[in-house]
Amino acid sequence: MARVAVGQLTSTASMAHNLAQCRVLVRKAVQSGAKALFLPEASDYIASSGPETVSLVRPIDRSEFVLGLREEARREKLPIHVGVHEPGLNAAKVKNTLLWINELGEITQRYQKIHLFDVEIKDGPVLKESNSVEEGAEILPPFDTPVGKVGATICFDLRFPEIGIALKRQGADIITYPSAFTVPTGKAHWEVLLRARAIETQSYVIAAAQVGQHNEKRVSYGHSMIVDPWGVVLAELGDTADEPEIATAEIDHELLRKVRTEVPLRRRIDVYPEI
Ligand SMILES: O=C(O)CNC(=O)[C@H](CS)NC(=O)CCC(=O)C(=O)O
Repeated sequence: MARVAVGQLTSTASMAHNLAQCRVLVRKAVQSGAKALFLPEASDYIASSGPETVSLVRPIDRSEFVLGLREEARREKLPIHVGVHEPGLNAAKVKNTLLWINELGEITQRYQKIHLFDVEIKDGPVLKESNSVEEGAEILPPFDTPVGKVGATICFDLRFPEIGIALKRQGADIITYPSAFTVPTGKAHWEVLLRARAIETQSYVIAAAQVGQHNEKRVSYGHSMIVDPWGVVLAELGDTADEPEIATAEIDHELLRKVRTEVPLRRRIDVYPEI
C-alpha cells in the first residue's frame, strides 16, 4: 500500500504565486504521509490568451517554478508529478508538458500532450489550444515510481480511450489525467470519463485539477479525483478555491491484481486492431 496525494490550486499568470500555492500543497502532502504528489496541468501558470501563454514561457532549466518545485521534492524526498509549459520548437508556440520530478529533485520523465483542446461551444467556452501549443507525437512508456507504474497523459487526452488502453497494455498501474477542465464540460463529463478510464483499463486513475477563477476569462471545474480499478471514487475535492487543497488515497497493488484476475479483459485483436 502506498498513499498518494492529488493537489488542487488556482494557477494565475504569476509563477511566483503559483509556486507559493504548490509549496503549500507539498507541505500538506508531506503531513498526510503521501509518497507522491500529483499536481494539475499548467500548474506553472494559466494566462488569459495564447500570446500571453507564449510570452510567459521559460525553458525548464530556467523556470523559477520548476526550479522551486525541484528544490521542494529534494528537501522533502517527495516525488512530484506536475504539468507545466515549455518553449516550442516554433518560437511562437509552447509545449504542454508533464514532468515527473523524483525524490532527488531530478526530472526523470517528460510527456508532451498529444490531443489539443480546440472547441467552440455555443454559449460556452471557445478555446483554441493549437493556436499557442504544439502537439506531442508520442506516448511516454509507463515508468516505475515508489507508488507504482505510472502512465501519464494530460487533460483533453482523457477523451481518447486509446491512450489509456495503450498505457495499460504497456504495463501502467496508475493512469494520470492532470487537468484544467472547463466548468460546463466538467459538469457533464469529468467524473464519468475518469471512472470509465479506470474501469476499462483496470487501473488507478489520478486526476489533479485546476479549480476556480484564473483570470477574467477562465474558470476551471476542480473536482480532483482518485479512482480505483473497480471504478470507485476514493477521494474527491470540491469546486471551491479558497486555499490549495489535497486529497489522498492508498494505491493497493493487491486490488489491481484481484480486479485484473477476476475480470480478464481478453481483447479480440483478431476482430479489431490492437492499440
Ligand atoms: O491553457 C493552458 O495554459 C493550460 N491548458 C489548458 O487549460 C487546456 C487547454 S485550453 N485545457 C483543456 O484541455 C481542457 C479540456 C476540457 O475542458 C474538456 O475536455 O472538456
